[in-house]
Order: sequence, then C-alpha cells, then structure tokens
Amino acid sequence: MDVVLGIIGGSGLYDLPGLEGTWETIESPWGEPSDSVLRGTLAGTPIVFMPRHGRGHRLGPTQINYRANIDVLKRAGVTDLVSLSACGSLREDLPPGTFVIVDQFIDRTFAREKSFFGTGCVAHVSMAHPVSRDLGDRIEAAAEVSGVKSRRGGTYLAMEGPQFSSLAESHLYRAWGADVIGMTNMPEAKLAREAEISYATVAMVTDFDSWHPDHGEVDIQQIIATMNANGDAARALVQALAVATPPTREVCSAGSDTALEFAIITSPDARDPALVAKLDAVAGRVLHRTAP
Ligand SMILES: CSC[C@H]1O[C@H](OP(=O)(O)O)[C@H](O)[C@@H]1O
Ligand SMILES: Nc1ncnc2[nH]cnc12
Repeated sequence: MDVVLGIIGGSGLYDLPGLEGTWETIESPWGEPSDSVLRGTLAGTPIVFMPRHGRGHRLGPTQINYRANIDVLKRAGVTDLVSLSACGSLREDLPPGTFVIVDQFIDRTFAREKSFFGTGCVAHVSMAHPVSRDLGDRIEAAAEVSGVKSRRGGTYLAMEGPQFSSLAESHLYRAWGADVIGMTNMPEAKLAREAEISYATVAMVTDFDSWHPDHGEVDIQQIIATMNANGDAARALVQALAVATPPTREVCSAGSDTALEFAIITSPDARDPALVAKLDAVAGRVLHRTAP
C-alpha cells in the first residue's frame, strides 16, 4: 500500500514548518472539521497535517468534530496517522519532556460521537490493539534519531475535560495502571480504526497531573511553557519520521487496513441509504464492492 502520513497536531502544534505545501479545504458529510489540512511533502513523504483544535486553538476537546476530522483525513488519502498530543503524567518515571509512544487507551469520555456507524448501518470493529506496531516502530526509531527522550508503550487515559482531574480521579487512574492522561485521543483512535487508518500517538508529557505530592495541582501556564518547549522536539521527530517512512508498506499488523472486512452486521437490504452515502470515504471499500 502507498503510504500517506497524516499528522494531527495537538495543543501548541498548529502548523508544520518545513512542510512544503498548501492549505486545502476538504468538505465532509460529517460536519465541520477542525480546520483545513496542510498537504505537502517532507523528505519525499506525502504528508497531510491537521491542527486538532483549529488554528488559533478555537476548539476545546469536547467541541472537536472527531468524525469530520478522520473523514477528511481519509478523503485526503491518509493511511498512517500520528497524533501529537500534550498530556499529563501519572508516573514518577515519566517527567515533563518525555514523549510516550502510547499503545493502549482507556476511554472515559462521554460527550462525543464515537462511531461513524449506527442505526441503518451497524458495525463492530476490534479495539484490542488500537495502535499500529509498525508505525510505533518507525516513531521509536525517529525519536532516537532526533534525540527525543521517549518511552515505548503506555496507556493513555482519555478524560472528557475541559477541567483537569480532581486529586481523587488522578489517584484512581494511577490505580488503574494508566500512564498518561489527556482529553483528545478518544474517540479519535476508535474512529481511525473504523476508517481503516493505522493510528499511533506520541503523548508529550507537560505536567504531573494532580497526584504528585511535590508538584501540586495542574497549572495551565506551566503546561503551555512545557508544551512550547516540547514543540521543537515534536517537529524534529516529525522530520525524522518522514525520513523513516517508506513509500509503500505491508499490511498493518494491528489489522487497521482490514478492520471493516467483517465488521458490518446490518444486512444490505436493511441499510439506510443516507447513512451508506455518508460512509463513502470511511467504508466505501467494503460497502461498494461487488460480489465476486
Ligand atoms: C493545553 S492542555 C489541555 C489540552 O491539551 C491536550 O490536547 P491535545 O491532545 O490536542 O494536545 C489535552 O488533551 C487537552 O485537550
Ligand atoms: N494533566 C492533564 N490532564 C488532561 N489533559 C492534559 N493535557 C496536558 N496535561 C493534561
């Protein structure tokens, strides 16, 4: 498969300096995406960049239209998607400045649309392995090359926000074994899987959330300062990742490329044509194929 690398820039990352390209507006039947996408090439790799909160950080984590964003990235041809996200640390050994290459998620969000599917076209995809190992390998290698302090593996707890956690919640999430906490990677990772896009996250630690006895409560000014410091390292990592990205790749070991193969359970005659039409980009591969 020909690789198109998608980058979702989180807090503090609203463009990709060095990416030669143009901003393109792509319409989606799922509503308004966060912004236009910046499409170009970096080290010969085709890249599509989307600022998750919109340029100027207009949108909070609950207001982001995750379905429209993933649909637009699918329409732009993205096959491999990397989320760059600010996060809090739930572990002593993951101090601010550490980049965690997450491999699991706990979804505690509750006020978001979480699926492209529903009445008139029901589908159930596996989320056992939400992150592509191969993409994680490439990110790990890129982190090494760019001198970024990284940690392979970790569980990201997605909370609704926009308020940060209480002390009791922070302790609870630590007891659950979560490593980092943020507000955006769910339902993004679920929707990427439904859209058959390989997904991985670089969770860039900005703070110790509220559990750490020596660090007190989360302070947005401190987060912004650390986020800005992390920004240069994130851009270096993307550059190295572009260099490490092959023009074509094998089938995703996490099953992303074929997630919908047997996932749609609604019989063809019971499907809602309006929903099927909206699913043209996300599920066109399986919905519009002709019987052998
Ligand atoms: C600015 S701190 C809180 C904010 O930052 C993270 O967003 P993103 O993942 O897009 O970098 C976090 O999830 C919150 O939305
Ligand atoms: N402590 C925290 N909790 C949730 N989201 C965050 N983003 C950055 N730090 C965070």
